[in-house]
Amino acid sequence: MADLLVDDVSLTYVSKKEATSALVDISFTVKDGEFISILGPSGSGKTTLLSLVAGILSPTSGKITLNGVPTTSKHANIGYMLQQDYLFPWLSIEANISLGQKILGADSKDSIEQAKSLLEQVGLTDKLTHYPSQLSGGMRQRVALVRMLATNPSLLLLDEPFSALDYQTKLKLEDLVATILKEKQKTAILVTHDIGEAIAMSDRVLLLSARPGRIAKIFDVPKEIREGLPFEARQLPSYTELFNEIWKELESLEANST
Ligand SMILES: Nc1ncnc2c1ncn2[C@@H]1O[C@H](COP(=O)(O)OP(=O)(O)OP(=O)(O)O)[C@@H](O)[C@H]1O
Repeated sequence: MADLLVDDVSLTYVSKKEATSALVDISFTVKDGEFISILGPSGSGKTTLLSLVAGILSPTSGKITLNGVPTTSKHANIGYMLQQDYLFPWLSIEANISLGQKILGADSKDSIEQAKSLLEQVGLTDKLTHYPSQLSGGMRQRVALVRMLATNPSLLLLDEPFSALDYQTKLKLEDLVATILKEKQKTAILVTHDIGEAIAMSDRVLLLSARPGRIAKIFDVPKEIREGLPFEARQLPSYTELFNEIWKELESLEANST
């Protein structure tokens, strides 16, 4: 179960020299099983927002709760996947995954079985004894996905997890992630610069304005896109329509900020 509430949140970074207002008056909810994406011009506060939801940062004002518990609490069960995989190079793939489980106390017999079945699903069972340097970028991100899911988090935060991959690998991994998350009915937030990826993977797309980031608009993704896999979604007329709508909106946000 995962119901996320972001209520009137603002964040100002304060250093000895200056104060930088990064986000202002952000409010939205993510319902259990929903997938939302966050788009916005560079510097609009996308990563800051994800760090706030992860509980790594505390809001300057406002509150963020997951199932009624502040996300800064150690009881909030949140998984993070980043552009870089941050696998430990000196540990085998199997050890990388089980270490994450051990740290979070998710190393019961059931959880270990679940991790094995996930590795099978992402086609990596023959790589268990390999080291990260022996794997391609796409394979490493698949390991990072398994490592995140193996701790059974209720909310998944994805910060540009596909952006360092070549285009074909990225499209394949988008389909794989979408399939697994749908099957497991996971709740997720994706930060991306890719409008197409945001549309193809999400139920809703949240657009931030230029810094300080405010919610400029929230787009509902049409049903026919949500029902299929991301690759197929990119062929639909409603995908192209929404892509153009978001593109224009982003252009006007960027133009207003310069
Ligand atoms: N630790 C920090 N201290 C001061 N300012 C910061 C800090 N981290 C981020 N900022 C500023 O806050 C604003 C939002 O940054 P953030 O990285 O969240 O934006 P973003 O939308 O993720 O950017 P990008 O699309 O370029 O990755 C930017 O102006 C950035 O320079």
